[in-house]
Amino acid sequence: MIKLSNVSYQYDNSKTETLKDINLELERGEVLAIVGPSGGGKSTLLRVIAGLEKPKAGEMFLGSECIYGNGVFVKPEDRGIGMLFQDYALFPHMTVAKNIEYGLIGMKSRERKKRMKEVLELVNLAEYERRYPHELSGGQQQRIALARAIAPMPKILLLDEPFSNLDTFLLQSVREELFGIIRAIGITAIMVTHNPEDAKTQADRVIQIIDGIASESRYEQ
Ligand SMILES: Nc1ncnc2c1ncn2[C@@H]1O[C@H](COP(=O)(O)OP(=O)(O)OP(=O)(O)O)[C@@H](O)[C@H]1O
Repeated sequence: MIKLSNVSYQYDNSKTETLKDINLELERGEVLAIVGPSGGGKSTLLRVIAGLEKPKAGEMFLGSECIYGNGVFVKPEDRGIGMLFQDYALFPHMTVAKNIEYGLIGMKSRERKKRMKEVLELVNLAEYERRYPHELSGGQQQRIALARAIAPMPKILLLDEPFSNLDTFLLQSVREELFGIIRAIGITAIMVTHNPEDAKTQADRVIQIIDGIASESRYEQ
């Protein structure tokens, strides 16, 4: 579903490469967790896959389409990638329905509403479409953000530990819920998580990134 070959990345103001020769391959429906110490390059890798940063070298394929390499660079909005990042919060002035429909601008109004209702069912919040984000719990907001990310039917979903604003108790249940929904819809997903133990139990595969180098995780309890 997604393949990265020898992808390297360097920030303009950095003296060294932040990502070094990353090779990664995921099957359709596979869930990958990325763990590793702070500053290792986890978020940067997601940003590179999303197209928010341009690699220095390498090739990237999404399905059979080349999204980077050999002179090709597909723009983020044309990649068919869903994102659930810490800084991609819900729009506070829009209802749940409007937040979800925001990403479905290309659709006809009736189809858009249908899809909005469909994804709300998926995250078990069907009766919340008229609420505003501040009228929801932290966990419910995350489920709505997930609904918004999957509404346009992306080929792959990227999650950058989108739980930083949740307390520890909520964190565990929301994480489990999100993994549950991802499994139920069978979407291919890559998730950065700070909990290696959780990654091990929920994901099909875990890799770690340390100093920009990716390897299969050897984390043991
Ligand atoms: N915009 C930027 N410009 C320059 N350097 C950056 C930029 N963003 C991140 N970095 C640097 O790149 C390295 C990797 O950062 P990244 O955010 O990818 O790490 P991370 O593994 O996701 O860390 P954390 O677990 O703390 O979120 C760090 O040394 C960081 O300081």
